[in-house]
Amino acid sequence: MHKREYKPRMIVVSGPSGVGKGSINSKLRQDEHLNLAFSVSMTTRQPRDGEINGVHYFFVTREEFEKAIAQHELIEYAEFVGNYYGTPRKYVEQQMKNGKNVILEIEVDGATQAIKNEKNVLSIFLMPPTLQELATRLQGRQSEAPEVIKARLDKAMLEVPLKHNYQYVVENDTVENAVEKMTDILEKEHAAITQNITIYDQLKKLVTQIVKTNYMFFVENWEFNIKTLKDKGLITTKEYKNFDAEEKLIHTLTENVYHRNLAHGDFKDLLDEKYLIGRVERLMFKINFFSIAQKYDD
Ligand SMILES: Nc1nc2c(ncn2[C@@H]2O[C@H](COP(=O)(O)OP(=O)(O)O)[C@@H](O)[C@H]2O)c(=O)[nH]1
Ligand SMILES: Nc1ncnc2c1ncn2[C@@H]1O[C@H](COP(=O)(O)OP(=O)(O)O)[C@@H](O)[C@H]1O
Repeated sequence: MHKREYKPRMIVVSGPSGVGKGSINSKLRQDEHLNLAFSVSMTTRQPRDGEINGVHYFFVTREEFEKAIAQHELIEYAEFVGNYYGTPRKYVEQQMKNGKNVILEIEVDGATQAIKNEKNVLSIFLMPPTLQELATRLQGRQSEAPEVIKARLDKAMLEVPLKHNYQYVVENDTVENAVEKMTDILEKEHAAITQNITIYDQLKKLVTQIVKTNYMFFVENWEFNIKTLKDKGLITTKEYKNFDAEEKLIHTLTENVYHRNLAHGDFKDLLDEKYLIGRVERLMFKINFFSIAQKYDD
């Protein structure tokens, strides 16, 4: 497995107010494997309930914001529905120097500046499944006055057509799906993802692929046999209460391959797909798939 070189990326994430940027970012934050830092923006908007100064935003006055502009302290900034928003440069550069990927959750005007002026930018635009859903979410959040919601939805009509300025467009149908798609993008783009996923996790991923590609017939057959034996009361042990043949097979194969190689210490070919398929092929003969006849004979 050749080692891909990873470099820290400035990741610009935009999307209309209410699409789910904050929800997705808090999920992304939990995956330390993605090696993410989150830029804390400066804004003149008032804090919402639960928003903490220095955590969600640096909440400043217009004068303070204009001073930051004059002193070139911001990577980008823009006016959004009556308030200033901007990205302080220092923190972002510090984090990237520390090898982190930094997420900038910013609106499209600022994003355009960042994409144009900064190097190594990865840009993602989040889309709602429908405009109706966007309105529902924005209203559902109950964070803005009705007239602000209207202004933000108007702004969304201007922003959505600009999604093509971004390298990737991700639909936020569910937060889980969106996070999965964004994680794939970060991996594909060689973002500085820490290799702290263990050999075991990487092995399990490969074994899962092999099982799903080559052995689902056996999984279904095994599942069917277990169910038949349970229905006939031939196996009652609690071990088969919620038996999942696919999971069991993946776990058994991963464990076997891992511990056998651990014994021999030859990890190098453990993640070599050809080698692994051969190992799994031989192991499959040893796994007891419970033929029904065999259980009747017991
Ligand atoms: N240009 C720019 N936009 C920002 C920055 N921080 C937040 N924004 C954007 O400003 C818009 C309004 O943000 P906010 O008031 O938190 O509303 P929300 O989008 O509904 O969460 C959103 O599109 C944010 O992505 C920033 O530092 N620069
Ligand atoms: N995939 C989703 N499905 C349904 N509701 C969502 C989804 N993602 C976010 N929401 C909800 O929509 C509202 C806006 O989400 P939020 O993360 O604040 O958006 P943004 O940060 O883009 O303004 C919140 O109430 C959030 O719980």
